Amino acid sequence: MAKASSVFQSTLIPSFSPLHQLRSQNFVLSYPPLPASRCRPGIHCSVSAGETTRRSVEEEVPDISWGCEIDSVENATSLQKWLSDSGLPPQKMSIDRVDVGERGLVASQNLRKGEKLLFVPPSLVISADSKWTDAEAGEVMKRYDVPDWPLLATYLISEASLKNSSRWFNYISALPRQPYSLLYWTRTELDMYLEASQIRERAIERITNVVGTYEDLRSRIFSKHPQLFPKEVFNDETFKWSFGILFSRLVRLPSMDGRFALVPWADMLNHNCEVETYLDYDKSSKGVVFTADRPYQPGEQVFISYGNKSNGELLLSYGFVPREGTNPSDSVELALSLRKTDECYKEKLDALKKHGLSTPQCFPVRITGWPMELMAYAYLVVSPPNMRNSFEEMAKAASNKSSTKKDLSYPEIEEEALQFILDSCETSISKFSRFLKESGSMDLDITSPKQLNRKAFLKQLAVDLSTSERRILYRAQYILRRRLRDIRSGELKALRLFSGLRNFFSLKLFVSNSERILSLSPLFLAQFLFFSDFLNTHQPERIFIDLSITRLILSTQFPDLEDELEGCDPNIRARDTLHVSFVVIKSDSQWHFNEDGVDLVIHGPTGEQIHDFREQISAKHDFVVQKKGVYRFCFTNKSPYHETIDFDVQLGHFAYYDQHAKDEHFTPLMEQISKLEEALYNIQFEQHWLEAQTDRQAIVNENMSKRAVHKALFESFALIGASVLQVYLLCRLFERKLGMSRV
Ligand SMILES: C[S@@+](CC[C@H](N)C(=O)[O-])C[C@H]1O[C@@H](n2cnc3c(N)ncnc32)[C@H](O)[C@@H]1O
Repeated sequence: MAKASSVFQSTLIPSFSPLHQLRSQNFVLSYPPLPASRCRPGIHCSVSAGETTRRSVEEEVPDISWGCEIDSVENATSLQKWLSDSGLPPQKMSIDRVDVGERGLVASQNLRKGEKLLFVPPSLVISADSKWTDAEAGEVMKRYDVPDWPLLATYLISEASLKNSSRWFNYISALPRQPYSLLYWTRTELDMYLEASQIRERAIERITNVVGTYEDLRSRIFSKHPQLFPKEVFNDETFKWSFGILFSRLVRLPSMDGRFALVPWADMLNHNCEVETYLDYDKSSKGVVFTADRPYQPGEQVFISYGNKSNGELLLSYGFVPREGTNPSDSVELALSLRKTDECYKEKLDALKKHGLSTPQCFPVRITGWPMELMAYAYLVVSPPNMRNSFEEMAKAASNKSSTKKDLSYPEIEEEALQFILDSCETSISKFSRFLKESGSMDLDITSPKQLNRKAFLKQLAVDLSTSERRILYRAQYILRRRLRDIRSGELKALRLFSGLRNFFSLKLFVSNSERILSLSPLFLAQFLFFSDFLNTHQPERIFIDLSITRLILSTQFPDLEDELEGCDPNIRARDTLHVSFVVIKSDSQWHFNEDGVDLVIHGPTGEQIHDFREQISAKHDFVVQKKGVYRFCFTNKSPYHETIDFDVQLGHFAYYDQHAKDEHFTPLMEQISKLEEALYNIQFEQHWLEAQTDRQAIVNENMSKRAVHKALFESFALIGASVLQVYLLCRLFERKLGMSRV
């Protein structure tokens, strides 16, 4: 069975317009395809919903007399008996109380992987074609050509109100009296508990649409046939119930021409994010089936998939949130907006509108990243006026309509776009954090134990959802920060030292024995900025600065670290490790090789001494940075010679999340990757240190060989000189002896 072939389609209620506008359309619209779903701040139905809608949304939860408590197994057992009598073949599963989903289907014998199960015949399925017990009401509805969803909702209410005269009495009696979904949350509860999540907007919109649909049916049909559709039975509360049932139980059957249907018995199956099997009509057995994607032992609960939905969508339609970290399809909607102060605001808004987008606009962010559409939107937001020719292209790419979306890249504004996404992410994180912090103390007036249970239950759902959504945002924040670091480090290699970036950085300093002691921070920074320009064009691996001073104090600020510690992310702990190394690689004098070394003292932000090296030629040290602020590296050269020092600083950043230990899928993997990355950077650091040592050795060797050559030359010259002197003296001796013998 194809993955997309059959899913519980119940989240797919449209942002529907009034009924009369929808007559000729298929009523069941899907959300715009991910990733670019709309934030719909407005109300889309044209009914005079003002007062009614508001009232309905704010009303307290109604009591519906149909159905049963969700954990009632008795009614479900009667349902099974009635279904068997009505033609449901013998089942290998039975209904029981279960840990996940309260009631569910449990294997009553061994089930094989690949085995087809259920076989619910079409006669036991409720669809838009089902026969109405109240035939006259059915006729009226068909005459008005009501689309499938409102038709089914009205059908369900009509059959429920007829109690045991309806053929579906046993089925309706086993349906939950109050389906868990956000339709059942009051406006106050939505505002209070889901304040931080975009799901709140979706829930309000959905409730508004349901009430709007009812109002539309009432004004167009029910008010004209009050004897068939009395207000006591057909009202906004009963519609909320029937839509709640549809949202949480309706399935789309692709092999039945994509028909939407309620499938009694099959709709007792609960959802599992790890299962990949869906309901569909099987033409050969002429029944609704699903294929077990794993073996089950007797007594084990059997699951299907309701589709690849995020935790928010599952809460919206089904009223539950999967355990943290267990939903690989989880995502969080991140809202991005144009800047009101943007001088091209209007042009950008027009470009967005042209492609069906707006401001704010929501995009799904997953634990694995964010869609290209989100990036395109961010490009549009940050693009300067001189890029106005690209606004159209960016808006198109953000709407998921661009065929060239893979090539969309604007390196000149990439950093700004990523920073913009990071800012939006952090704003959202802080909202979640605030809610989670306050959720312990928050509570509504509790007037009854029943209400107490409800409040505690809803709050727990909201906390679970907020935790899972914030977790994804944390991940995105982490990835964004890294990407920004990489970009910034690529642009200003020299400034890595100051921004605490981890990549290889090497600085050679000439330290002479001048008496002057300079306060170097501003000067040094100025020099760095000068060199950074140079680096942009030349990108050398090393910089040479002749500062000619005795003491060199490098003042470095770690803005990244500051972010981490000041951020409102209570789960991220700064575990930044500062790696420092230096090697005195060259002495000023060729004839003297200095073994004295230099001193390096490292001071923390409050002036405390972190480490000191005395008279060392080379050293390295790692320490965990505890405080934000300025760290000082103070070099002192006590020798009388000019020294060249290879100095290397890296800030290894590794952030992890408290809740990682609970994650079962992605996060531990990401954590391992981060650790691996950290280890690789450490290796790079070690490599650099070894390289510097090698440099030192090379220079020592070179100096030694130079000295040997000079010595050899000197000796040769001395030898030659001695020989010449010897020859000269011998000549003189012989000349003198010859003169004497002549005499
Ligand atoms: C199609 S019904 C499944 C049968 C349902 N348990 C019942 O007893 O009627 C969908 C509803 O089951 C519950 N449900 C399904 N899967 C669940 C899960 N994994 N965790 C918690 N509740 C679940 C939710 O209340 C959801 O609205």
